[in-house]
Amino acid sequence: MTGFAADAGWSAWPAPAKLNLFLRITGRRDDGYHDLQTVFRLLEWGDTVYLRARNDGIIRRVGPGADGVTEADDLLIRAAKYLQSSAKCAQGAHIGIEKCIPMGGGFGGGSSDAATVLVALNQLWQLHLGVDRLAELGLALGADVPVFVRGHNAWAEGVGEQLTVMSLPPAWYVLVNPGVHAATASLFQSPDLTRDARPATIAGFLSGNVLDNAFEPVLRRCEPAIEAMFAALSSIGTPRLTGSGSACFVEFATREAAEAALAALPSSLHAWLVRGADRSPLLDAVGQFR
Ligand SMILES: C[C@@](CO)(OP(=O)(O)O)[C@H](O)COP(=O)(O)OP(=O)(O)OC[C@H]1O[C@@H](n2ccc(N)nc2=O)[C@H](O)[C@@H]1O
Ligand SMILES: Nc1ncnc2c1ncn2[C@@H]1O[C@H](COP(=O)(O)OP(=O)(O)O)[C@@H](O)[C@H]1O
Repeated sequence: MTGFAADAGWSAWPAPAKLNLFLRITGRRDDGYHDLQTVFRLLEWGDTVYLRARNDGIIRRVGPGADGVTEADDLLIRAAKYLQSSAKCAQGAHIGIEKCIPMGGGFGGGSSDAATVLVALNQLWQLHLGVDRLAELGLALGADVPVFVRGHNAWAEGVGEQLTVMSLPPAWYVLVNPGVHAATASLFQSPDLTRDARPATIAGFLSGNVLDNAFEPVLRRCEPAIEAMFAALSSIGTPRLTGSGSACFVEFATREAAEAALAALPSSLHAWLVRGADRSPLLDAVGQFR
């Protein structure tokens, strides 16, 4: 448990990554955000958040955080402080992180870390807030936080907070991160972004005809490393971008097919394999803790 031992009072909580199986932007809102449609697929891979409650109200990060993220900016700390003030809670926490999800890849790591802190501290501090309230608090921290709070694969609309639970078939994903940090806020401002896409339907998505991502053409045009990644991955299937990039993935119905495809890729691509989750491992962690 990497320095956060259970006998020293630490508990470990999963913060899974996500993929966006497609992403369309259907409009721009008065508050500067965009209406979008997407399907969130949670993954059996992610960060681990370590928590130890303290009774003096102090909230502090312990150990190294995500690369280059100051304690004040860290979504782990911001989520804990926001929960504490919203619930008028007198307790505090030490917070550690084992970071596996690369930042700026479109895997939602920071959002998932924040969601895990909200859900786990609600339990540790015995606040008894319902999931709707936790998702509402999460939305104030980031558009992607509510889906991680709720913990189910979902069709999403609005800014990503209007969620319809979806049961997705088992799937394995070959992931590739080209190491280009995609800045979500500036990509949403790109003049080349299609913001008036024809809305998709759940039935259309389930028929397999909706695979597009609004950020893909923008990133492929301006980032040669992303264009090269798409070209290399097209030899094993249909590559898709996740979120606002810069990582992409190819989906397979079986582990065997995914392993064969992974083996066929050049090792210079730094590709790896993960399994799609049926639901967030965070839901199981909360259940075990009760
Ligand atoms: C694009 C998506 C798709 O899942 O994921 P990522 O690529 O970040 O993983 C999300 O919509 C990102 O969600 P999240 O990363 O939580 O975004 P936020 O912190 O709320 O917003 C960052 C900035 O992106 C813009 N933004 C975000 C969401 C949205 N629906 N419309 C926007 O215009 C806003 O300019 C905002 O200031
Ligand atoms: N705990 C955290 N983990 C990752 N990123 C964080 C964290 N706290 C704040 N951030 C900030 O959030 C940004 C977006 O990170 P992340 O959610 O991992 O990526 P993405 O938007 O690609 O899904 C990072 O570039 C970083 O500046």
